[in-house]
Amino acid sequence: MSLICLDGRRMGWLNTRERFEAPEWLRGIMEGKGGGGEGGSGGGNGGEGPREPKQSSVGPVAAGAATGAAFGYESQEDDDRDEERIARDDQMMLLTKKMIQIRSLLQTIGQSETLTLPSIVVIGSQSSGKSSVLEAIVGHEFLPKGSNMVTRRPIELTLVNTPDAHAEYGEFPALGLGKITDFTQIQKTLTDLNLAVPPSQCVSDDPIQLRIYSPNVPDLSLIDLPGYIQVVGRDQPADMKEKIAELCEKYIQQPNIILAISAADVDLANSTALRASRKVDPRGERTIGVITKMDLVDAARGNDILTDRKYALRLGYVGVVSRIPQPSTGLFKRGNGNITSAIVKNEHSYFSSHPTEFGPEASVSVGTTNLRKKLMTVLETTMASSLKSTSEAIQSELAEATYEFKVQYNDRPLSAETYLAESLDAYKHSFRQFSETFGREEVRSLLKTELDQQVLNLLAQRYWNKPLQDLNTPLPEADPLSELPKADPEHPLWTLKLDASTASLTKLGIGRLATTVVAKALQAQVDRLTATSTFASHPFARKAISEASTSILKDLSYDISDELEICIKPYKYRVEVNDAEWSHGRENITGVLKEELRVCEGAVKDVENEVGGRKRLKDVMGFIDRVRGGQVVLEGDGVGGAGGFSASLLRRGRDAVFLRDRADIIKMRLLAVKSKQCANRKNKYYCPEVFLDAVADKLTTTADLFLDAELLSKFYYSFPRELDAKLGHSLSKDDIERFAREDPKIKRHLDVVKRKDLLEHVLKEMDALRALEAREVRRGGNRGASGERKRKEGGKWSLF
Ligand SMILES: Nc1nc2c(ncn2[C@@H]2O[C@H](COP(=O)(O)OP(=O)(O)OP(=O)(O)O)[C@@H](O)[C@H]2O)c(=O)[nH]1
Repeated sequence: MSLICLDGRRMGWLNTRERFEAPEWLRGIMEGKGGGGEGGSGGGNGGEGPREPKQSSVGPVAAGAATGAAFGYESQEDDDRDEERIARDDQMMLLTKKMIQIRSLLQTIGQSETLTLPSIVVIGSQSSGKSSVLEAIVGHEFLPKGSNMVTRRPIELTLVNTPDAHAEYGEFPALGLGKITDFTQIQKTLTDLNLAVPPSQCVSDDPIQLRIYSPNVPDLSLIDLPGYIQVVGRDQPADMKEKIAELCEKYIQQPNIILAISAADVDLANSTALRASRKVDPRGERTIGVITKMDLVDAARGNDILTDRKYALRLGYVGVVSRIPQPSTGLFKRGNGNITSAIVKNEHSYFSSHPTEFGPEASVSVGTTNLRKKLMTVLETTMASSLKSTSEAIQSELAEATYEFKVQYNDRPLSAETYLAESLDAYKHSFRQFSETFGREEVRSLLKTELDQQVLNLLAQRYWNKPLQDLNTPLPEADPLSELPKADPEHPLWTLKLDASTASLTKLGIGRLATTVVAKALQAQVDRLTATSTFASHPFARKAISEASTSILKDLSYDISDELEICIKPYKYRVEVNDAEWSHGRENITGVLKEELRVCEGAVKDVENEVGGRKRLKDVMGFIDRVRGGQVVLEGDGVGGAGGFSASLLRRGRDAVFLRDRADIIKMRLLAVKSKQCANRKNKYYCPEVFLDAVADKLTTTADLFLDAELLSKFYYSFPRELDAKLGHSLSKDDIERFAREDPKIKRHLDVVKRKDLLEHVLKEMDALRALEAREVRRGGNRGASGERKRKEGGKWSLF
């Protein structure tokens, strides 16, 4: 049956739905895609198809064709319905479906006592057959089994009829496990979730939400609760009985419907479920009595129970035989297959063999199929009558959320997607700004500073070397420094010295060194940008950005360092320096030496402060000088202290002497570099500082050109694209949501927006439903037949 109304127009709810464009995430929930997996078609298509659960392939129809209709486990009875009746039934089923969807939506908003639509709550003693009844309704074994009190948490079960789908599957919306088609897996997950409640706590009121999508289930919302126990085991907490009773009592309050399960072989007077329901529903208006194990008592007794007047229930009793038959005949296999038809067939064979007690004349309701139908009808009407109060509760919640949105967030809309997109744009923008300020010049300056240090090291090793390892008098060898100003270019010592120093510089591994220096600078800049961006409070994004830059730089560096090494290869054999280069080198090294001098003098000052003042340092340095000059002879090696100075003071004194000597050398070399002699490149042996600087400059020029073209350009091109890939299209909706919620401020903002949207949406849905319901009631009022049916079914229900 389609949704086309009798007068040919589309039904109101669909109209409303088409007019209101819900956000995508919301549509996901409405379409039954709640917990990360995709929902079945029946969850959201508005029921544009037959709404009754399909019969399983091995149905009871053939077996029960003759007498089945009388017992209600035969589903073909509706074939007799006239068109108008079918249309109206479909409409009511659609209402229930939508109400159940709204119920699920309200669940996502959060547990609130007023903010919910009624559900069917299943209570019963342990072993009364609760699980068997629920599984018969669902058509699958999926509930936890075992003797160790395996139901410890409420299970909020939403059944979604998916008429056009074939697949049957479950989803745990809160766990995001996606669709689970294997019902033994659902059973295992439920068992694990229940057993996670420690035995000492025995029960928890934190519900497990489970949705089951199938063409064979009716649209229902059921809550399974731990079974009442009579006696507390020795290893169980003493207050367990009370705790279970309290939990059940909490759930069986208005407006929920109570499904009180009692076994036929236990006297109804002793039924804990009926006793508990009486407490909260003394007039028996919202309790359905289910009598299980009808096959365990004789038929006459069974009939007596079902017509019981002592515990009269307006919604009546239904007798069932919901035990799953043993798979001896090969008719069906236990496990993952659908068990409905086997159960119904088994029931049929039992009830039909006692026509006097359970036949049409007996006026009793029996069979799982009848139970299902009763549940649907009752839920439908109960939900419909709750629409008004729930919609008022939603209105007041919405008013609160709207106020918070206005006051706290100035009505600024936000979604995880826009937040990510804006953050990414801002980040890429600041990266582009950086790339415009970091080019060849900056690379050059970085490299030159690095090579200046290498030159200073080389000079210290090969020309200025005056080691100060111990306190011994230095050997009377010629001081190379004092010889340097008169270095003879013909003497192999000086040629070798300069050639070796130049070779050390050119064979330093410039390719790798320069690439590493620039890559590190780029990485540091990326890290700085991240630290000052909105991504700073998002560990996931920080990691993704850092990984993006590291991997690009690593990939690029590998080849670039080799290629650069090849570029500078000619300098490894011969370096020619022209006049301009020489004078530029002279100028540059002067600056480098001055800076080095400043650093040396600063370091001496630091030592001075460390040892407790200038005078103290001067004393110890004077002592070291006298020892080195041979004026004072040490006993021993001075390791444990000497001359009244502690070992550590002597150590710091030696550092200061070294720094002072180095500063002296630098001053001396500064004078040399400035001298006329060093103005001419022919005197390169006298002025290795200038020559090595010029070599370093040549290497830098080659490297900066190459790195600018190869490393910078390629990095500037690839990095933003890699960011798009890592933080853009490759992320799923869930990833984006998780990302945005890493920042507590954004999470709060998103929560308010989402809550508000959801409440607005639910309210619209509710209004549409209420309008539809009102129209149905008006129609119903005009139809004597349906009015009659309404009265028969309890009078109180407004929809029939
Ligand atoms: N003969 C018969 N046995 C049934 C029927 N329904 C359930 N049983 C059996 O009764 C036992 C208990 O059934 P369950 O469905 O597990 O009962 P429960 O109330 O869920 O039990 P707990 O999970 O322990 O609370 C099982 O061995 C079922 O096979 C029935 O209609 N007839």
